[in-house]
Amino acid sequence: MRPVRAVHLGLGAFFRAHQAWYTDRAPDADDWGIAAFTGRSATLAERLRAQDCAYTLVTRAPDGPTYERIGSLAAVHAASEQEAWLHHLSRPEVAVVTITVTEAGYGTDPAGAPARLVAGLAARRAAGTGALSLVPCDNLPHNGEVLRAAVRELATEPGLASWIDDHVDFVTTMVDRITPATTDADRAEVREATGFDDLAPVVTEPYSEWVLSGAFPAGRPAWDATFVDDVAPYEQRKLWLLNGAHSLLAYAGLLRGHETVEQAIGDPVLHGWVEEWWDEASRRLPQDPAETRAYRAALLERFANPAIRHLLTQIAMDGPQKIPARILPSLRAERAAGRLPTGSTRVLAAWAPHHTPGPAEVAIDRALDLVAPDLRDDAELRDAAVALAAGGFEARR
Ligand SMILES: NC(=O)c1ccc[n+]([C@@H]2O[C@H](COP(=O)([O-])OP(=O)(O)OC[C@H]3O[C@@H](n4cnc5c(N)ncnc54)[C@H](O)[C@@H]3O)[C@@H](O)[C@H]2O)c1
Ligand SMILES: O=P(O)(O)OC[C@@H](O)[C@@H](O)[C@H](O)[C@H](O)CO
Repeated sequence: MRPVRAVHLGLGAFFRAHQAWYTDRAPDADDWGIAAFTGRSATLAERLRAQDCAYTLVTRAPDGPTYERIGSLAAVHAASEQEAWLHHLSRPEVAVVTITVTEAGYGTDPAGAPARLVAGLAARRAAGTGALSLVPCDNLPHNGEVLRAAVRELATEPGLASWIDDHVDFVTTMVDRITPATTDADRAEVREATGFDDLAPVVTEPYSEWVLSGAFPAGRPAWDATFVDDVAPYEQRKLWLLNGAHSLLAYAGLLRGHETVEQAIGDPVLHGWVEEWWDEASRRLPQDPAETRAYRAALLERFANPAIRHLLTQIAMDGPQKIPARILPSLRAERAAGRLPTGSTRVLAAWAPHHTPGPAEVAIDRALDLVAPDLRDDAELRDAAVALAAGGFEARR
């Protein structure tokens, strides 16, 4: 087993397709084992432990899959294994903690990631151990700063907040690799193709991107990623164009009777709405327009990958956490410029009845109260959203 020098919180599908894969293919991979903790349920830890932490990554290109055995996990633990958590975070060899706990996992409740990190950091300080980098890898804008604020708020033990200021490096990241939840059919395919009866394979697409901004005072694996001073331009492009379109396809696609991203983007009406949303969001992107056009074309190919079965119901979860990052910056900017933006209003109108079934007026008012109370008195916007919600998503024939 490789020595544990990294810890992960939120052992799920995406971590295994992304950060664990980057670590496994780094030139110094043999020096960097990961101790991974689940966020809640123990199932994945039990399954991986039964197979010495190794698992299969299936990369599905439109012309066929490849199978890789990933060996970067050195230990796996359930969320409940608090002693192991405190032990790993206290060790001087441990230099980085990556985190994937969904957008909803950054709250300051006792079960959230920040509370667990604070407990670990207090143990690290008590052990006299030094610097550490925390690397949030969830689809949240300014994820490093969001994590820093939550951790500092919870660090009430005397002296801990200033120790954190001196020793903890909060890294901001943009992460990208479409990774649906693993199914029984995926497990059967891996067994058939590799002869390994893998209890925990994971399926992903060929495309992968990781952009990070951090100091890494205690070191890090030699990840083949992009290191920059400012992640914001990458983050905006990805959250607005990829994730924003995903949300539109999820909510409007479900209303139109589709099940997967591939089916939804194949619906010409939905494709048109995605382009309309992209035209609107692209106006505020800092990239060169030709670069944005190429990014959009690549996204269309990724969404249409027939080998990736990405369920719209999975993307539709946690709307109140996702809509503000993906859609509202564009909606607010357009309203401030005096325009009524159909692209972003349509996403709001598609999400509202998903969250609050019933009359369109009630759904839209509730949606605005929840994610954009500042726009609640914008009658023109409200009326437009109500009209779209009431009549704009007729079912497929
Ligand atoms: N799957 C993708 O395509 C993808 C791509 C880019 C980024 N991401 C990011 O990764 C996140 C996880 O995706 P996944 O595919 O691994 O999902 P997953 O369901 O396989 O794993 C989620 C992990 O987060 C934990 N978790 C969930 N809610 C939590 C909470 N409130 N507190 C603590 N832990 C919690 C779960 O226990 C689990 O370990 C996404 O929400 C997103 O922010 C995913
Ligand atoms: O993972 P979530 O739940 O934040 O969002 C669902 C998808 O939009 C997302 O997972 C994308 O597939 C991913 O962000 C691609 O990199």
